[in-house]
Amino acid sequence: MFPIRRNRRLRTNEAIRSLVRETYITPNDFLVPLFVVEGKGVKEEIASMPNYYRYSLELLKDEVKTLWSLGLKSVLLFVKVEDVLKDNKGTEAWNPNGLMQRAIKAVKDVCPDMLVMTDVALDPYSSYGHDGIVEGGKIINDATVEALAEMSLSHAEAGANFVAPSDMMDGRILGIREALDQSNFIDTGIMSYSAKYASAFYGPFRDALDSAPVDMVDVPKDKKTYQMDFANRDEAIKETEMDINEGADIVMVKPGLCYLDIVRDIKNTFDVPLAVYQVSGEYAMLKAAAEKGWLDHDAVMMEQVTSIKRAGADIIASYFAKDVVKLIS
Ligand SMILES: NCc1[nH]cc(CCC(=O)O)c1CC(=O)O
Ligand SMILES: [Mg+2]
Repeated sequence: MFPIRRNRRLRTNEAIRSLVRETYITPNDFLVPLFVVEGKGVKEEIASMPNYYRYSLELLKDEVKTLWSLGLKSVLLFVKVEDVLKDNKGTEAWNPNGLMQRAIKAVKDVCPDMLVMTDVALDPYSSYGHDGIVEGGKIINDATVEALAEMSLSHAEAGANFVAPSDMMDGRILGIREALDQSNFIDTGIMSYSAKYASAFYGPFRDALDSAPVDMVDVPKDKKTYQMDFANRDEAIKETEMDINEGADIVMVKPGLCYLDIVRDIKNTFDVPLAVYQVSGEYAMLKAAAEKGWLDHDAVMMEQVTSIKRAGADIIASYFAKDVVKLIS
């Protein structure tokens, strides 16, 4: 007996495959992370992130123009802060003339329609490399939330469209929403890193910003008291639900590839746009394997970003955004 149903008919050639394909990648899917550094004419490659750079403000403007011309319309800004400006409370984070505040204006200056999202967390500003204030060997939640609200307000004042708290303190979405609303920034959105895991895939990012926790007595060695345990799945639902109730406009799962079960859970449970962050270690892994000739860079890259979207991502924050868009255009 031969089979009546032959699924292979739908895979006969590229025309029929593209006709029945369920998931397409377009430039609209992407949020582009950008690293900003002080200085003039600086474009420095990040050692553990080949072909990814830190830009000083003038060159950041050029990069933003390039992104816009490729159809990439949203950026997520991170700044590398000079050591002398770091302290335990991260006070530089709400300096109205700080690097982030100038970077927001620089992007808007050259490309007013570019959607600007900003990272909100203390780690790039913290002398201890933590996302919160350190006291007696602990990360202090509520005082940190106040600092994050101040920081968010400062980003909104500089012209950010969305703030993106990546710190995982409890209650910070509510604290930030109230601070924004009280100052009449009712249209400034919040993209919450709602299910962010304590992951070893963030290493290259911490190189990029020189933001890793420092090795000192009375300073926690890792971020496990605020970022989630990677063994947990149900907890992601709880975290996400709370952030939505506190006012998050967009929620996020981070990292990407190892967490696609979480992505699908969240997608099936909530009706809020879902972002997924394909993080620095995921980028570095593929770059390294491709450099060795062990993996086909472009093929694996497309498989990865398509998998993230197939799993349920509405938005993909990815260092591959530009490479992908060049490849598919
Ligand atoms: N608040 C810090 C922050 N915001 C985004 C990332 C990681 C992004 C990446 O690895 O690409 C991190 C690192 C961390 O939590 O230590
Ligand atoms: Mg939370």
